[in-house]
Amino acid sequence: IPPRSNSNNDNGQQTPKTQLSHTPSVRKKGVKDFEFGKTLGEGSYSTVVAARDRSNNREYAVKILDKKHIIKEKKVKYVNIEKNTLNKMNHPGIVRLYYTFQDPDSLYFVLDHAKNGELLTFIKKLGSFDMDCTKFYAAQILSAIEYMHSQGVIHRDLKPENILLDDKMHVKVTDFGTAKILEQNADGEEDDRANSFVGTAEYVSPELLKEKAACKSSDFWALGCIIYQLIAGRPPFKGANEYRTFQKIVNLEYSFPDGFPTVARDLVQKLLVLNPSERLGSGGKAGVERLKAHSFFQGIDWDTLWQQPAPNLL
Ligand SMILES: Nc1ncnc2c1ncn2[C@@H]1O[C@H](COP(=O)(O)OP(=O)(O)OP(=O)(O)O)[C@@H](O)[C@H]1O
Ligand SMILES: O=C(O)C[C@H](Cc1nc2cc(Cl)cc(Cl)c2[nH]1)c1ccc(Cl)cc1
Repeated sequence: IPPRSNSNNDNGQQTPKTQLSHTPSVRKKGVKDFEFGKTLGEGSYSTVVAARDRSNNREYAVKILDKKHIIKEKKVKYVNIEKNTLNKMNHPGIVRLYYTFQDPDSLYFVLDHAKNGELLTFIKKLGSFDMDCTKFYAAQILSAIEYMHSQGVIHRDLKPENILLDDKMHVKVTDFGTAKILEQNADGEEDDRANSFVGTAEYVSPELLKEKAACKSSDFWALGCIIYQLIAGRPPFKGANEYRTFQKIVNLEYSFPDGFPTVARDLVQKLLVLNPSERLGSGGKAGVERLKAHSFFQGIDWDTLWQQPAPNLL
C-alpha cells in the first residue's frame, strides 16, 4: 500500500483520514522534519533559529513567529507580504524561502542560512571598506535591487542590517515584510507608487517623507546611503533624533568627509537626489543600465558577478 501522505493540515491538526485519490509525491514539511540548533537572532515579532533538515542534513535559518503576538501587533499583513514576496524571488542575492508551515502556536519560514550575518557588523568592525570591497558589495546589492524591481517588488527598507552575508561572503538581501508588490493595472502598466510605509530613518527617501509614497527609485536612494556608509563608516543623514534625521534628508543636508574618493562621491551625488525621477537608476531598464555604467563600477563584470570570489574584507 503506498505510504500515506501526511494528513496533517496546515495547523498540524489531524484531519480525518480521507483516502486520497493519489499519494502526493512532495509532503508538506513540518516542525518534526527539522532539528533546531542555536538562535541566530531575535526580531520584534520573530526568532530566527538555525535548523537542519533531518532527511538531507541541509542547514537552514528558520524564522519563527508567534501567532498570538503577530495578531496582537496587527502584523498579519506584513507576514503574508513577506511570504508572498519571497515566494516570487529566485536570485543569488536574495535570501531564498524554501518552505512555510505552521503549527497551533507559530508560523515558520524556512530560509537560506546566511552564515556571516549582517553587513552592518562588518562596517562596524572595519570602520570602512576599501574601494574594491565597496564596489563589489555595491554591485551585488544593485544586482539584487535590479532583479526585485524586474519582479515588480520594491524593498523599501534596504539598510546594512537587512543585507546579510553567506558563507562565501556574498550578499543575501532579506526582510521583505515591508516590501511592496507593484500591481499590474489594466493596461499592464506598473502602478509605480506604493503608499504609506516608512522604513528606517537614516535610509528613508525624501519622497516617502514628503508624499508618503515610495517608488523603485527609493531603493536607489537607500543604495546611495549604503555606499556612502561603506566608505565613511556612517550613514550620510544622522540627526540627534528621527525628526532631525528626516529634516536633513528633505533638505539634502549632508557632506563628504575628507578623502572620500572622487568617483564614489560623484556616484553618491547622483543617487542622493531629492527628485526621484532625476535619480541615477530611475527610468526603467535603461536607467539601471546607466547606473551600472557609472565609472564607480569600472572593472565590475556584471555577468559573472555572482560566480566571483568576494574580495578579502580584512
Ligand atoms: N536568513 C538568515 N540567516 C542568518 N541570520 C538571519 C537570517 N534572517 C535573520 N537573521 C538574523 O536574525 C535576526 C532577526 O531577524 P528577523 O528578520 O527575525 O528580525 P529583524 O528583521 O532583524 O527585526 P525586526 O523584525 O524588528 O525588523 C537578525 O538580526 C538577523 O541578523
Ligand atoms: O500562505 C499560507 O500558507 C497560509 C498562511 C497564511 C497565514 N495564516 C496565518 C495565521 C496567523 Cl495566526 C497569522 C498569520 Cl500572519 C497567518 N498567515 C501562512 C502560513 C505560514 C506562513 Cl510562514 C505564512 C503564511
